[in-house]
Amino acid sequence: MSSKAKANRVRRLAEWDGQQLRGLARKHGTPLYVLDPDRVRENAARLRDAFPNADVSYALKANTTRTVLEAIETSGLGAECASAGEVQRALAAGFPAERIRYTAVNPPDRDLEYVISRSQTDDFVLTIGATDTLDRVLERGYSGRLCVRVNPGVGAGHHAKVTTGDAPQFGVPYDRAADVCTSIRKEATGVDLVGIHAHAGSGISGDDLASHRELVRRMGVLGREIGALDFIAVGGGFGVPYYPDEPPLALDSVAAATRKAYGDCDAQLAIEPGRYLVADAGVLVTTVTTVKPTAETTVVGVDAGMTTLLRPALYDAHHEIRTLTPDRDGREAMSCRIVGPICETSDVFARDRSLPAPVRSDQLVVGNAGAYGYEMSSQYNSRPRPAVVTVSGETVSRRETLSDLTRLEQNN
Ligand SMILES: Cc1ncc(COP(=O)(O)O)c(C=O)c1O
Ligand SMILES: N[C@@H](CCCC[NH3+])C(=O)O
Repeated sequence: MSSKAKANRVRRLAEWDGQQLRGLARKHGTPLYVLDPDRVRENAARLRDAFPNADVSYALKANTTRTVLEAIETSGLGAECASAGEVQRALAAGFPAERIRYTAVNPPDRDLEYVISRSQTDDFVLTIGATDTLDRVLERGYSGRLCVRVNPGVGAGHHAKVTTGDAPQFGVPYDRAADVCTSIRKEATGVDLVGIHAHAGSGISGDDLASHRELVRRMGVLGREIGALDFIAVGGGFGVPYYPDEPPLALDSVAAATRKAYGDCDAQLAIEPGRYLVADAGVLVTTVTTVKPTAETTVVGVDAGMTTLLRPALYDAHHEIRTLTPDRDGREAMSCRIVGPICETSDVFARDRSLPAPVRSDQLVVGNAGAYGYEMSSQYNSRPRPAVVTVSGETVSRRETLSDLTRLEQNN
């Protein structure tokens, strides 16, 4: 395989070892997230190769399990954190503070207080996206490295709900950003303005590349106008294929287009992908609990639901689903509606999906579940969160029990 083909390679669901997944499900029960830290490292290496001179940081929000964070830290990437909790996890996983950027989106006081108190000993970058946030940071005596999040006025993403670059809640408006930076340098003498930041949105595909390039171009122009910056962060958002025949992002061409749009600039280019690093490094295994023929469709109930993997219910996101049971090939294919156990009509993984005629206790595997899967799980309907294990069988996060549901209540 040429090095380019290798760079663009993605791991398809069919490449996961069904026997191994069945063994893990037998041992740990379902629903079960399975993670492959080696795959995270491969993805990290591919990104570093494609963007050799850039600062590549991982957006923790995609998956904050310790196993993933350690794989990424040892790959030499930085950490882009959206909350105090993510900063704390990044530090605990061994990321040096100099490689951590805290991107505050309308930050609660508690977050600022944590990050600012830690910044007395740790040299983070704190990113503000509003002049109000700047005031709050300065009132609390912050005197470290500062970055300004810019609203670039251009967005992209797999769904309107994850398109951020043109949503007013994110960043200082583009046409005001240079003035804000000038006044920081003049008036906020205690802080060191080191960078600017923007993010188009999440799940950028080949079709969105024009928007990505335009964002990068705008940030390059702005960075040259402001001058004397260490870095210009152009966000994350690199998509992965969710359909079996969907082509992967041509990472080398994206990197070349990014460089070209960035132009000549002394500041280091910074990117902060989340999904790209972890999506195909994780799957979700679930068990069929109900098979119910109806006039409309065959309803296939499974033991995972929108509380386990929210993306289909929230964004109508497509995830590939396969049957793990070995005798599946002799069964006739049929159209199924795959649903979870939650009392919400939106608790549907797939509406019209062909599976080999399912029977109770079949195991199904859901692909690309490493990004925004476990991370967005909840206890709604008092459903304990699932377990997470590695492909080699180590427990990453134990399955919650019924008593975990009331653990935080004061009078139980
Ligand atoms: C500021 C910021 N950076 C990075 C990311 C990572 O996005 P993705 O997981 O799509 O790469 C996000 C999420 O969309 C984000 O909001
Ligand atoms: N949660 C989204 C990605 C949003 C990232 C946050 N800005 C998804 O699952 O696609």
